[in-house]
Amino acid sequence: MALLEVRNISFGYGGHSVLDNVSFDIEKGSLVSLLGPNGCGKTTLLKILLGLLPVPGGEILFEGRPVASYDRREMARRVAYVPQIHKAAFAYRAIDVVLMGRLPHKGFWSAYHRRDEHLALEALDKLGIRHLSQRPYTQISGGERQMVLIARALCQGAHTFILDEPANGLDYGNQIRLLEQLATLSGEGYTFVMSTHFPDHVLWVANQVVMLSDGSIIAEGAPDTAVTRKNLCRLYQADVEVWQLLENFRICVPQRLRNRLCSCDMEDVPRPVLMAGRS
Ligand SMILES: Nc1ncnc2c1ncn2[C@@H]1O[C@H](COP(=O)(O)OP(=O)(O)OP(=O)(O)O)[C@@H](O)[C@H]1O
Repeated sequence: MALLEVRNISFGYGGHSVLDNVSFDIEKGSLVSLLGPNGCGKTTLLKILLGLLPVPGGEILFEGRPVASYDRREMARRVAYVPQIHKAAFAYRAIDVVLMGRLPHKGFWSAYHRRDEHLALEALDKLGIRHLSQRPYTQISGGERQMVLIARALCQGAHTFILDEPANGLDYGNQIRLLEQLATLSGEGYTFVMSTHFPDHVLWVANQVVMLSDGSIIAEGAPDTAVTRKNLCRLYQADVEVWQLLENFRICVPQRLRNRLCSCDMEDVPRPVLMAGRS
């Protein structure tokens, strides 16, 4: 049995159809990326996975049970959600925001314990942001807030994470650290479903990709076979080759940019291996 089973989901806002008969499975320990252009329905699909939007037809099963049958607290102990945009009304310290991840484990009046604080600090350490712990959440940058929210998701103790464009707003180093952390945790059995605008990130760390265009899945499965020049062109109307640099390391190369550079002296640049027959 798959951890998450998405069966024939269609959804629209008012009369505007967004998702059309979407189906796929997610196994425990997978790192799944949703890839698709702006407005194709990634956030909508993530909210549906969480049971936040009711679907008229189809079914979402989490651990074999309909998502709609879980109450909020029960779901929050299993699944952590990091939304795309998060505004804070109060100047909580970053550590307090991370500690909020422990709320699904607490009774209404119970206070945080030392163990909760230990878990919060551990989450900040994992992401290399302990130095932010005492800073007011309203006074840190957007990327720093994003990291704090991911730390809160870790602190929540859930084993499944739904992340809406987690790398957005992160500097290059933090993007790499975040991807490393997600890959490590997925190797330990944690499951991640995240939307992204970076096909390279999918090639580097994901083991499953769902490519969405106009509300339908145009390709799904291992990034190795799904993230191809043809499919990237269908998604983005851009000509992007997929180059294999090392045994298992691929990158996207936008052709128009490459052509501009190739008119310069590029003799010293080693020629990578093109993905035979698939790029
Ligand atoms: N609350 C809403 N009411 C009406 N339409 C909405 C609502 N939320 C999203 N939409 C529309 O649904 C479509 C899908 O939006 P969604 O946010 O799921 O796309 P996305 O793939 O996450 O986009 P992006 O990559 O830009 O974040 C868009 O056309 C959007 O305008």
